[in-house]
Amino acid sequence: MTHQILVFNSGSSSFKFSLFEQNNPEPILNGLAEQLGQTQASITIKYKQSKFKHNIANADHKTAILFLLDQFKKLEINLDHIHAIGHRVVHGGEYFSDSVIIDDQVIHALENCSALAPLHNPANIEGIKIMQSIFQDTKQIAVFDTAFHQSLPSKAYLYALPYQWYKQQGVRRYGFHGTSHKYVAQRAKEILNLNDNHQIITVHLGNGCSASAIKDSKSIDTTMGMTPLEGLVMGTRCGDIDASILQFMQQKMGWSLDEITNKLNKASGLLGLSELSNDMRTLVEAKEKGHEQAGIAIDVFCFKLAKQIMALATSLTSIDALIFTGGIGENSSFIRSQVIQNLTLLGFKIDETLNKNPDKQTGRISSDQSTLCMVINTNEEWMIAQDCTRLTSTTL
Ligand SMILES: Nc1ncnc2c1ncn2[C@@H]1O[C@H](COP(=O)(O)OP(=O)(O)O)[C@@H](O)[C@H]1O
Ligand SMILES: CC(=O)OP(=O)(O)O
Ligand SMILES: [Mg+2]
Repeated sequence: MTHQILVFNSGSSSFKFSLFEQNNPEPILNGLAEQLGQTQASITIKYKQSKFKHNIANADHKTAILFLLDQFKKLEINLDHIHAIGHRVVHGGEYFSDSVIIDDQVIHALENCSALAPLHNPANIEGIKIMQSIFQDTKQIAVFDTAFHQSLPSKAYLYALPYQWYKQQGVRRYGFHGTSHKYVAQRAKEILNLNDNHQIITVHLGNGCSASAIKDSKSIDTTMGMTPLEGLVMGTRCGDIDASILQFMQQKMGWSLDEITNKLNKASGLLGLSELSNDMRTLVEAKEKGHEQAGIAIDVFCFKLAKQIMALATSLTSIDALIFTGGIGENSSFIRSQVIQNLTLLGFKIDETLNKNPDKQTGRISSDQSTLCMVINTNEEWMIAQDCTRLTSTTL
């Protein structure tokens, strides 16, 4: 019997899915359900060069999953071949430094971490519970965004706050997107044939954005913090700000802390600055047409990113490669160019021809004299599938 792995990334109003044959990084099928709970709810499935989009008006997560499984059957995918289900879980706190087979104790620990990632963990847990109710005898595995960053030294993960906040409440930097940072760093090591002492900076720019300093295959510093709000400017999240702004706006506007936190997470970043969109593609197009605030949002995004890359270099003695990944990092030559222009002090110089068309073998976009800069497509789903194989291999 063939062994297949279903990878599931459940968000608050959407989920992404990929179905893999064990040991084959090309998914059999993948796709996305979005705008769940709304009349525009839809599910898009990519299968064998074809793309199907179905309207599933008002469907919630469970209805959408059942609809998806029904489509699997129509495509003659045998659900009995699904041997494991891997879930992306954003926050594993200090409980998990590796992926884990899910049981009641694990769910309990995840629930304890929900307050630390309120936008992500409750949705991840809901996805797990729905899958458990449908696939009762199938092993489910949690793969954590935070796990890869558990190697951070205390000087990088501690905030300069009363120490008991860390000891008693777990207030510290955890870091996120670890599966992506780990994947692209591993790929760079393979592509460049680096020895174990390599030093890399990885930059993941999707809806959420974060960057990491990696030494000897271990994360040693990263920009996201206790929650995925800290660090870089993102689609709707502010990244680093002065903590006093919260009290100031509370007093000025009479907003509650909940309201302010919501605005920092959902109404800030590129969207807040541009007052146009959280989507980088839209902003780049608008800037080209002379939209001033789109231009300002992009400038702030690129300047702060370059500044944070400089800060991450503090942990390293040299840089083998700087890697761009995620939807923006992989696709926007314009943003890459803006960022690298601010990094001449670290020896970076872009090759604009390569930047538009990265080297096929290596993904290089920097000039010959430059510190190496590459584009590597991330594949968090395949990392999750591989962890499923590793954790369930004794039962094959
Ligand atoms: N060609 C492009 N130019 C600029 N931005 C792009 C381009 N293609 C995708 N993006 C941006 O990538 C972001 C989404 O990244 P992605 O990694 O898919 O997100 P997620 O975090 O949801 O996985 C969006 O801001 C989108 O506009
Ligand atoms: C942790 C995080 O920010 O994830 P995403 O980019 O998927 O929102
Ligand atoms: Mg992503």
